[in-house]
Amino acid sequence: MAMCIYKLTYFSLSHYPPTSIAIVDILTTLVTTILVVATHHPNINAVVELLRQGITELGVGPYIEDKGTGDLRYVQMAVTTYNTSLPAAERYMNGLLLSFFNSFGKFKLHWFRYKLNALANFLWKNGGPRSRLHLIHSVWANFQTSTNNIIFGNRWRHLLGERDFWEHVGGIDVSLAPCSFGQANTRAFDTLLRKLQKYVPYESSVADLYAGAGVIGLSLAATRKCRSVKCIEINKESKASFEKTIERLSATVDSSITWHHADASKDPFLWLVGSDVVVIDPPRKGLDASLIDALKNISSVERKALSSSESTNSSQEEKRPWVLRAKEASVQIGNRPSPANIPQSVPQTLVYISCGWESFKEDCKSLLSSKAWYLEKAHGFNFFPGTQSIEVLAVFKRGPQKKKPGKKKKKQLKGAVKH
Ligand SMILES: C[S@@+](CC[C@H](N)C(=O)[O-])C[C@H]1O[C@@H](n2cnc3c(N)ncnc32)[C@H](O)[C@@H]1O
Repeated sequence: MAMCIYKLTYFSLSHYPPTSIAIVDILTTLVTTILVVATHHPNINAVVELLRQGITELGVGPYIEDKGTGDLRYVQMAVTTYNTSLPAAERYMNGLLLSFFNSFGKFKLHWFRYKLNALANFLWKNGGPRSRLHLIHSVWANFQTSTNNIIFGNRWRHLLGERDFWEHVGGIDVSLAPCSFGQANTRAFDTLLRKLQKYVPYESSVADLYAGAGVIGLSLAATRKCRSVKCIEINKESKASFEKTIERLSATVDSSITWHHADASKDPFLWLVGSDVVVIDPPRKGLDASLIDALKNISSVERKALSSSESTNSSQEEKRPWVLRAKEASVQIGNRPSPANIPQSVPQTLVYISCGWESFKEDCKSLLSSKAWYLEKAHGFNFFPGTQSIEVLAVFKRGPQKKKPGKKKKKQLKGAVKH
């Protein structure tokens, strides 16, 4: 089926010899593998084919991990189906690609000037807006000069095409930058968001932890009329996408919305207080231990919140660091009071979105063992068809699980029969 992984396709060139013939072989192998995976968006396969031709013609050398030689390490592509000039039914098949190259080793100017530009121009000429097949939206380069196993470095360069890349998901227009996290399967993600929205009461205050560019929080602000939304994310590059997305939010969205460049594991109490609903969407490794502890000890968080709100009422000058930080990074929409000025609540609903089944099971066990939360509902989503991976949306509620009224009735009924 075509509905599947149509975004973020990586292929590593790292284990192959650095000759262009070998690259053809590598790519032939890789392309064959990629093409037979019918789950990819067809335009990814078409651009992979173009890339194979370009790499061969220009003699671009692959990075050899063991030797530390070569140039090109990864190529990543993402498809947007955002094109409102087309009828909705045609948008998917007409998706355009954002492709980016990842070069490795010391930053080599000659390589950048010649081969990287030549490769980008080759793609643009054959797949850009003036080509017979318009496949490519933009081309970017990333420079990873460290020898660790982190795929992307901090340096990005926009080479060709439009800078802004938009998708429509969860009821809002979302700006996606190559340097910020983006979900791999936007269609499946949209389904998950629609489900998630139903668990968030209208007018809630929401904390979106591990927020990336804040897509989840902003989607909730728009669809659930949230009083406030705080997005907490460790990657500062995501802020630019968040701000662009905010600009396109409907004027009817009347929430206090903030994005914070912060580590959710450092003093998580700061982010839990003042929220009715917490959404957590951690990387594959799952939740940080300090956040799990804070969630397990949510009652003490509640006591702390009460005492700090009492002490704040009596003092004139605001000193609490989380309030000061919230003010600093705040993007206010509408006339709602900021989170600092509303009564301090602690979350009653915890929504856990997981892409790592094993870590989710551990975290879930840990949360339930504390009796601070019970699992109300869980849904599975197939974000990566053909793989073992499953995306989970789990909804936890505060306190020990209440007995279902139906069961009680049965007991009474049994008793009544006995006597
Ligand atoms: C699975 S992604 C989810 C992103 C976002 N919720 C979305 O759907 O677009 C996990 C995000 O957590 C961020 N992250 C990882 N560790 C973090 C931490 N300790 N504190 C805050 N954010 C973190 C990553 O940079 C990444 O953007």
